[in-house]
Amino acid sequence: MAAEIIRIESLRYAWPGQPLLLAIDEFLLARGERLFLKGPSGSGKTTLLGLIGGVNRPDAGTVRLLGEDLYTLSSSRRDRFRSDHIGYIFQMFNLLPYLSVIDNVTLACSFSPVRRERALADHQSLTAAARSLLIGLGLQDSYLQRPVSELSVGQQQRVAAARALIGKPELIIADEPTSALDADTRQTFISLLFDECARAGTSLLFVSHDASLETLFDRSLSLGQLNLAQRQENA
Ligand SMILES: Nc1ncnc2c1ncn2[C@@H]1O[C@H](COP(=O)(O)OP(=O)(O)OP(=O)(O)O)[C@@H](O)[C@H]1O
Repeated sequence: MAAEIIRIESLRYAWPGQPLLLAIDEFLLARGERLFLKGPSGSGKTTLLGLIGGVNRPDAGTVRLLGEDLYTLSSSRRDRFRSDHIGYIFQMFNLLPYLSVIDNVTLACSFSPVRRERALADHQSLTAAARSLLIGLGLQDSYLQRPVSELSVGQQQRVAAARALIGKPELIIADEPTSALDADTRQTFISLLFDECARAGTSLLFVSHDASLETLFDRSLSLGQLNLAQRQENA
């Protein structure tokens, strides 16, 4: 098994008809590492996350997740691999508003038998696994059967985190997950997220503009430092 969760080598990527956006010679994310990735708007952070998740195809070079080059897999195996090994937390949560809190969380296991089995190895049911995460993330029992549309923004973000964490994926990718939260809720959310990642041995790739969070992480990286295309542009 690969020593690192993500290994990028000699990556080159441009959107069709546009100049070179990303040129990354090497990037590694270790198991269990919590990395803060920053960069100005339009610098290519979300594009890079798409390359890591096998949504965008590199023009050159390789992106390996757990040692696997996603673009050597068929598109259905690639989708499965992504669901098995990555949990996503988005800026706008992407929850299903009419489903209950618990159902939003357990839904992640419908797309991944691997995560379903892992959740059931530790708990008697998927509902119990979801409940344990939600309580760990600070959501009270009385909210768990309600439709998520009845929750506050901060509460919805905890549901999104529980959905990403259920079944212990090796990697959580979080794209601006705290931008809708106020400063206090943000710090609490991050510290609860860290606790749950540590418990599951999950690595965290956290993209944000919010420099106040940077020092909380094991490592902080600016995409400009990493990206040769941007360095050449700025030279
Ligand atoms: N689907 C797409 N098709 C074509 N160009 C795109 C597409 N998505 C992004 N781009 C372009 O790629 C560049 C980088 O965009 P990207 O969303 O990766 O930046 P970002 O750093 O995540 O920005 P932000 O912080 O504002 O979310 C931008 O110039 C954008 O216009």
